[in-house]
Amino acid sequence: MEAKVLQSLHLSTWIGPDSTFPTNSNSMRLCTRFEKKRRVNMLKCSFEQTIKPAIGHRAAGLKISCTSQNSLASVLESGIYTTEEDLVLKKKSEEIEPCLSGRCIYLVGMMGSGKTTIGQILSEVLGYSFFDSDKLIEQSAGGTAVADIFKLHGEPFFRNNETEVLHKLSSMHRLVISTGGGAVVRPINWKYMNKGISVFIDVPLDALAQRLTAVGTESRPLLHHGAGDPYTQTLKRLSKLWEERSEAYTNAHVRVSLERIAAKLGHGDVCCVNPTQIAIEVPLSLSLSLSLSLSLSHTHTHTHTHTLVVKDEPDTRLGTHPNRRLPEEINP
Ligand SMILES: Nc1ncnc2c1ncn2[C@@H]1O[C@H](COP(=O)(O)OP(=O)(O)OP(=O)(O)O)[C@@H](O)[C@H]1O
Ligand SMILES: O=C(O)C1=C[C@@H](O)[C@@H](O)[C@H](O)C1
Repeated sequence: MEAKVLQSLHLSTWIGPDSTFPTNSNSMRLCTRFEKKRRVNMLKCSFEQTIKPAIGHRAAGLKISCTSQNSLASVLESGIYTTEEDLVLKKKSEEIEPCLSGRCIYLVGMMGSGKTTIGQILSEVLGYSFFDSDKLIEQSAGGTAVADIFKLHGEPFFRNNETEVLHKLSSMHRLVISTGGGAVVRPINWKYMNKGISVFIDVPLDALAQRLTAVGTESRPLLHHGAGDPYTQTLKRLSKLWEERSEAYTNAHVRVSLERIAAKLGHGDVCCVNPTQIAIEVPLSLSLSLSLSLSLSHTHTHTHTHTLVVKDEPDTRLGTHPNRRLPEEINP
């Protein structure tokens, strides 16, 4: 039941019972407590919600039904399983969606940065389809897992397949694509990804190492290791990869930094930032890029459309800028 409720609330598995949903000044505070009463063998659910008015959005209601073997089902509150953050995400996504003109969104970032998790959330609110390029490579290899592809055929074979998958996706529209962590290193891949809009999910290495150690590194061949403390080994390997790739990630059109989101929300630790809060930052960053673009070009001309244009080739001149200004307008 707990898992079902958490799933309905989009809180997912990293928020356990007796935990408080990470909050910020704009969001609803939600505490869940599941207490097993042995004598009557029932689950007691208690939900506390504190609406902070700063954002000016209405609170979403909650409907929590608790059932157990010997007890009556009880409805504590009624409404829809939606948090205020979901509503903000929906609103921001709806605002930016027309400006995307159907262009795909490519999420890039290190292994474990949450591309798949955030991509699924984003695709849903944008009304886009979601693809994970690693999964597509596995399918094209007859269902062979990434780790086995590396083992059987080597990394170059995997990279060629990755490029082929990105090539195919580049002619499609209305997709959110979670790319492999290493997709950024081949310039040809940028040629394909730049048909759409790329978003770099920037997560500190120690947070990545924590996440990946928690889930295990077996499915990630570049991290898989033998002896030694798993966290230390993972961090070491991630650091090496980061050294090789960090510059390539800055080719992305926009960067979504977990450290920046955590600071904005008043969290000392990036681990408190949940995937919805990160997903919200994607349309926000895109609209910021767009409005920057508009205000800059307003100084040159007065005829504007709101169509985002992205360049076909990676533009390394802006490579180190955290919020690279690529979305541009077309003058009719
Ligand atoms: N904001 C978050 N806070 C805590 N854990 C998270 C967060 N986002 C994702 N995770 C967890 O981190 C792990 C990796 O997430 P995910 O698979 O989405 O990353 P990825 O970037 O697609 O990884 P890869 O490139 O290796 O496939 C998962 O176990 C996921 O549940
Ligand atoms: O960072 C990388 O190079 C990789 C990341 C994964 O998504 C897979 O694409 C593969 O394990 C390689």
